[in-house]
Amino acid sequence: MTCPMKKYDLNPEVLKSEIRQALINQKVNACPMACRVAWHAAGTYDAKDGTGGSNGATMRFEPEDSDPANAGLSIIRDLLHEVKLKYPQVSHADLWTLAGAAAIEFLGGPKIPHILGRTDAPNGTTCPANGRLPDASQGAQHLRDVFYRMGMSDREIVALSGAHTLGRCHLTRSGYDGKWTDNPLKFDNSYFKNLIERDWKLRPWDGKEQFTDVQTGTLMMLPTDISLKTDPQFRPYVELYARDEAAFFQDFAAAYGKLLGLGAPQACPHLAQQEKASADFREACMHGHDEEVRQLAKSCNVHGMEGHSGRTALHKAAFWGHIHLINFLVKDCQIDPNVRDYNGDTALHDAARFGHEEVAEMLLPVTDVNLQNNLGQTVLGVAIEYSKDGGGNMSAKKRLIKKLENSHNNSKL
Ligand code: HEM
Repeated sequence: MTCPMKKYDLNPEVLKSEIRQALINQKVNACPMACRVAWHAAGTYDAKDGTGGSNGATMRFEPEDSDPANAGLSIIRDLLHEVKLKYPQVSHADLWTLAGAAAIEFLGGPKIPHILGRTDAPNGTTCPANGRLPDASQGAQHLRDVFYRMGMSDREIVALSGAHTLGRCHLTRSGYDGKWTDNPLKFDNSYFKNLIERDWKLRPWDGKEQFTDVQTGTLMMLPTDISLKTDPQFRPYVELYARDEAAFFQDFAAAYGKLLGLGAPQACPHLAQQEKASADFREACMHGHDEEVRQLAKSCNVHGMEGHSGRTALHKAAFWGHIHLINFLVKDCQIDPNVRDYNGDTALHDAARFGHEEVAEMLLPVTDVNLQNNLGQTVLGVAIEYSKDGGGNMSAKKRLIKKLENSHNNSKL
């Protein structure tokens, strides 16, 4: 593939400095808005049919331009107008996404992977339907519906939400009001610290339902932000990012880079490569290929989930009973055993289903045994269901049921 930079004959650092001028000057610091326009351009993506996404810059057209979720975003598009005039060969789609990526860096955040190569749609015929972006008044299930549609995982949802460390809500745009952090022009992990460390109460006002911090009454959270704290699968990532800013930066850079490339694989060959490496890793785990797994783990995103199933490498190894990989995946790769696939199963659900006793024993101490899959089954429920007549590996399943019953009893103590 020809490198898009070569085609443009352009130094990205020069383009970035022009963008910097447009975003940060005597009149304005528009970096938070730049981050948001890039996210709204890309976040309409639907992984099932490939519609929406950052390619095309379709927000220039109706109906996307007047999607209420995009209220106010024409300002940033206008701010970038001069850069576009100077570099007509750079598409709007590339310019918006590069501005979003660069804005994070300008405000002290990590470098976001970004490659040029998106093209602009000639008209609005490829505009996605309005309503694909998240509705802040809802909760965890809604976030999963929206972000899973894009192919994002729970971990990525939480990492991406950390962008709310920047900027603020405007009454005139979203109807919400206030900022999430004391310094909305600094990219750091304060959003997560505030979410965890402060107490949040409903703001007493006539406006939309939103939360105010009890300690100072000066900061705000949206209902969707609060759901990250209250949802048992999201919360561990909030805690992780609140105590470990480096982990947040690393995960945010990967997730935001992935987001900006949605619907534009030609723009992001390195991201496509990363996805491929992650898929190869999961497949090696499925086949139990020890050496290959360890080799691939050095250079790929080990947390990556399969797009259509939400399954991690740990699910794959546990499903096939590859006992020799479990410790490595949980301890060395730090794959979260509580991640649930799109059926709601944890890796332990899979091990229990097939009576992989030793795998289940390893996963048991690190998995929340109360987690239920989409059928409402805990791991114990699955083990009992699959130990009924006709299933295989009966004696192992029976022993496993005993152990699971004990751990359920212990978890109630
Ligand atoms: C998780 C679901 C999300 C919801 C429900 C949500 C909702 C909102 C709302 C209501 C605003 C206020 C807009 C205004 O009044 O100007 C806002 C602002 C913002 N959002 Fe989100 N957002 C979400 C995710 C994201 C993501 C994934 C990013 C980027 C990675 C992001 C970046 C921002 C930024 C930077 C602002 C501040 C904009 C400014 O200061 O002008 N948000 N968001």
